[in-house]
Amino acid sequence: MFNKVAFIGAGSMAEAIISGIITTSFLKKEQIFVMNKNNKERLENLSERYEIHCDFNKKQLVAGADLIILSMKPHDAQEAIDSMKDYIQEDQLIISILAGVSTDYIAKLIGKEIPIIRAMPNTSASIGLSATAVTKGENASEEHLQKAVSLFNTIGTTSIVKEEEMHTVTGISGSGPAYFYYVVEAMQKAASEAGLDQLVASELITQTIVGAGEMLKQSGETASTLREKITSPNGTTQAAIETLDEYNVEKAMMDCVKNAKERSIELGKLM
Ligand SMILES: NC(=O)C1=CN([C@@H]2O[C@H](COP(=O)(O)OP(=O)(O)OC[C@H]3O[C@@H](n4cnc5c(N)ncnc54)[C@H](OP(=O)(O)O)[C@@H]3O)[C@@H](O)[C@H]2O)C=CC1
Ligand SMILES: O=C(O)[C@@H]1CCC=N1
Repeated sequence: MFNKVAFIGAGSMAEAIISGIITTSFLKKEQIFVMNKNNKERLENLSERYEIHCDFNKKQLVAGADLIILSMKPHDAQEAIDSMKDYIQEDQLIISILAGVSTDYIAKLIGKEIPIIRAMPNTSASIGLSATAVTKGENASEEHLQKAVSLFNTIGTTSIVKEEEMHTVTGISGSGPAYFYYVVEAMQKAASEAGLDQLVASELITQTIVGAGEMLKQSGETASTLREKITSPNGTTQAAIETLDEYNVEKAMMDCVKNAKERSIELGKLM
């Protein structure tokens, strides 16, 4: 499907995707090329660990790549694209994972009628469990979209959405893993305060969150039903949920997603 894939940006998200696509054998190591801005040590480290090609020569990196994955921070995109747009051809496919940034804006930066897929994966890509959403820009075809779906399916699930929904998606699943880690951190603190052994607490909390996720996936029941099944009248869960309600955690979570979405919109405008 792809002969050569060039990552522009070699940070945590690029690594998560690289690790996912290598683990699932979607691409061979020698088909993957990566560059960053100037962190040579990071590139050497990636090259050693994944046996992929790392290259600071932009012309060489982009030449012959049928897929270019933009994986720098949104505020670095303009400079990065400016420095290599002359080497990018219209028959290459661009996938951008940049939060907030529209396909139209990237096409404008490149200055060509080039197919662009916008994607929002998350860091669980590194273990094949990303929840990724994709959308196609003006010059991308259904075939381009399906190619992107195939790629992202190797690192988890892939949903197709409208481009205007990408900001909300970012607030839900792009940033989403962090919300659960935040809850886990708080539970670990509570366990520690109560004197529970840290390792035991970690094991219990991790398995609890994995089990709850699998229940949502496998049981066919809604989150509300699953929660109600745990909540015995006047029991421990009722006491716990009443505390969450007192703190209006539902509103906090809704505002959390809303603010992530707003920030995604801002990131697109800051460019
Ligand atoms: N982290 C996440 O959970 C998710 C992130 N995203 C999106 O993915 C993108 C990358 O995020 P993340 O991996 O966290 O970021 P990182 O900061 O970890 O990595 C950014 C990378 O971009 C490189 N870079 C910066 N400027 C240039 C340039 N001019 N040319 C080439 N490479 C450049 C950096 O190189 P150097 O180190 O040399 O400066 C670095 O390798 C962002 O746009 C983000 O919105 C999307 C979904 C989830
Ligand atoms: O925090 C961020 O901006 C990126 C986008 C989605 C997850 N992390």
